[in-house]
Amino acid sequence: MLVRSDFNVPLENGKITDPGRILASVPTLAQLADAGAKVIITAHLGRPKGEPDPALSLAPVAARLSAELGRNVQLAGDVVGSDALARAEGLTDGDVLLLENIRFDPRETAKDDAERAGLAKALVELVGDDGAFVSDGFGVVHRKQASVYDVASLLPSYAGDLVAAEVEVLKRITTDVEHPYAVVLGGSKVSDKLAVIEALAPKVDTLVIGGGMAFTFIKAQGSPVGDSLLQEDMVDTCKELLDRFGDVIHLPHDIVVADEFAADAETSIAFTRDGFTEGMGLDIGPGSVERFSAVLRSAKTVFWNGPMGVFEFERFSTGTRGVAEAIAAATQDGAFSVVGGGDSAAAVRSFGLPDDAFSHISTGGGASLEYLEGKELPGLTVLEQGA
Ligand SMILES: Nc1ncnc2c1ncn2[C@@H]1O[C@H](COP(=O)(O)OP(=O)(O)O)[C@@H](O)[C@H]1O
Ligand SMILES: O=C(OP(=O)(O)O)[C@H](O)COP(=O)(O)O
Repeated sequence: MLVRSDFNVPLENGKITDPGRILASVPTLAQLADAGAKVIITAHLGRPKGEPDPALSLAPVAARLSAELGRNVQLAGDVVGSDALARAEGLTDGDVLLLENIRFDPRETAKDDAERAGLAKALVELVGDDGAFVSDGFGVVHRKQASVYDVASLLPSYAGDLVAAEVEVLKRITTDVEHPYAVVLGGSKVSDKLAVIEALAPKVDTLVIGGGMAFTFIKAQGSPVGDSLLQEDMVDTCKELLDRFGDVIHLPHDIVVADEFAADAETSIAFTRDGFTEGMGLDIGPGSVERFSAVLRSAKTVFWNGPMGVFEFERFSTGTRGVAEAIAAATQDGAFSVVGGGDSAAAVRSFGLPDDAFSHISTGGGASLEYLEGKELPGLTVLEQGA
């Protein structure tokens, strides 16, 4: 049995800081292993752009997974090389083998169909022609990649419990949504998230924008943003979005500006209307936390993706914490709330908020956004076709 999981977890010096995605993957994996399947797992660590970091081995994940499953999870030293092959051949019923970081193989993310198909074929050889594919890495179902998409056309393919549960929740917030409906977007993957604004703005009552992505909007309003995260080629798109949806879009009106990207940076508060020419914005300001919290507390449906600042540094975590607490308060008052994304989930857990403070914590940020956008998710479509 070939299983695609998403173990793209935050790591600090090789230590897992938030095992959320590992824990979410355990039920499907345990079920398969307990049923006596030989389980071969593919997964990645690291972002899609840039060279994969050779240090990003799945070793810490294999260790944590062994502990959670209560059975030895072997880690192959390669993806589909001689070690993976030898280990796959040696599997007996109920054994679990994790292949090394699938993104070490450049064919995983290749644009060229034939290249991806080559890797998919090699994966199928590991499980055998009579194997099956269980897609359970919800966080990657929006990626048209060899281990997510191409393998599904070569084997009988099924959605795992995690993927099925995530889709169920997303269905609920795309049909018969209770208003006021607030969407909160932040984080750093600016280009991933601009399209969703276009799709969601007409459907929501409030669209709160913070985090790194806010600066492209602030620049579009004409204010300088110093060395903040900025996607220059999207400034015109942001201008257009503000013209069309300015009535629902809420941008931070103040910003915490740091003199460097560091935990102990010197900080000051800048008003968005004035902007700033030096330093970088690493969190939303205190006034914005208050305004955003007020609007979120009265929402009946909330979808949140992406932290409001560099929450990994305590000094820049106030905005994200404030938004998390406001959404938790709304949930307590009966709102249906969904928090999406590896980093956003890690953030709420780092604040000590229990998982049940929200209606659902999704393991996929980009994937859930694209679902809400109404986009076709290749990793889901291929299951519907191939199952
Ligand atoms: N103002 C900012 N400048 C730079 N990075 C930021 C800023 N605000 C948030 N971030 C970073 O964004 C990252 C998360 O972004 P993203 O991956 O888009 O979110 P998610 O994983 O929740 O979908 C975090 O590592 C956080 O430090
Ligand atoms: O971390 C992930 O997505 P997310 O940050 O959108 O939740 C997934 O593992 C997908 O990773 P990718 O964006 O490197 O393809």
